[in-house]
Amino acid sequence: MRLEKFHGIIPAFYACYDDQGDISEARTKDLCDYLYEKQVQGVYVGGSSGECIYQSLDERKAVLSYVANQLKGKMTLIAHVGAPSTRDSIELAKHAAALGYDALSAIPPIYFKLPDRAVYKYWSDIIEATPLDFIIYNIPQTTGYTLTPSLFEKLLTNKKVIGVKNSSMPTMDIERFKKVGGDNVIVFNGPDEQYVAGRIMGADGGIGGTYGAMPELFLQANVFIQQGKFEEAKLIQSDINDIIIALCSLNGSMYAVIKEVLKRRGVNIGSVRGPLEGISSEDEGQIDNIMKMIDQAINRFCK
Ligand SMILES: CC(=O)N[C@@H]([C@@H](O)[C@H](O)[C@H](O)CO)[C@@H](O)CC(=O)C(=O)O
Repeated sequence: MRLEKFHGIIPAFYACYDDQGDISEARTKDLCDYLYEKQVQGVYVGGSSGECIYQSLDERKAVLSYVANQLKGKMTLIAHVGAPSTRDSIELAKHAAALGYDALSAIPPIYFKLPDRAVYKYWSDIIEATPLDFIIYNIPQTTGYTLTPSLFEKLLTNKKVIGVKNSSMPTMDIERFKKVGGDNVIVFNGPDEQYVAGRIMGADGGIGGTYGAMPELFLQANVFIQQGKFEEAKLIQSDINDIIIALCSLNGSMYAVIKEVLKRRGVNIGSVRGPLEGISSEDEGQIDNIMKMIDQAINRFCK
């Protein structure tokens, strides 16, 4: 029951900038309202999709505050607090706890390659800093660090550790983490391209960077899985994958393209921060096609 609020579709929240590239409170609220209206289960704030790696500590704290002010009590709120130093991560964790977030999460330490014991200590120090539940974030393709089932098992001896957001590509990793954790632990599917496969291999829910561009499709995929309609789930995943491939195939970074899609869906949250690349003039026409793909898939599966 305690973990029920983490099941379902949890979009990774995007960085919302004004036209000068500064964090925008008004646009952050607009994105909150859009996701609330779509009836997603919760939001994962300040992770990869939140461009946390390109923001100052004060900016990250502001984003956590703006989202909590708008959505606290309306959906599940998870704060990603991973930062280059333990000290900054703890500061973010305490800030999120004071705002009433439901859980914390953090990537492993980045830049220096540290041994397992240092990674374990980093996560443990954050966990000890607040009373909040904690979700490990495993994303080897960006951090260079791979969580092993044995370290996960060790972390789970701390009752505040409630699960793992697994963004590694093998769905077998989901099966392994679920096997170690069992029913009292929540495993999130990370790669949106295999949301359906991840759920079938044992993921309880999903946190994803493309959910915000097409929440209707992921919500419907979740319904198909709950209903045991695996053929339909496979078909909707295939349409989702066509869209993700298109989102990643333009000059602009995937997040810049998603933000343009959102603008056309009525939510302007600005562009991305360098070194991520914004969209080019050539991208504009392609984005019309992506909009068509999203609309067609919604019409096909969600009506
Ligand atoms: C490597 C990576 O960025 N993975 C994404 C995916 O959602 C990814 O954007 C999607 O599968 C498209 O490739 C998420 O797992 C990350 C995420 O949820 C976040 O922290 O924003």
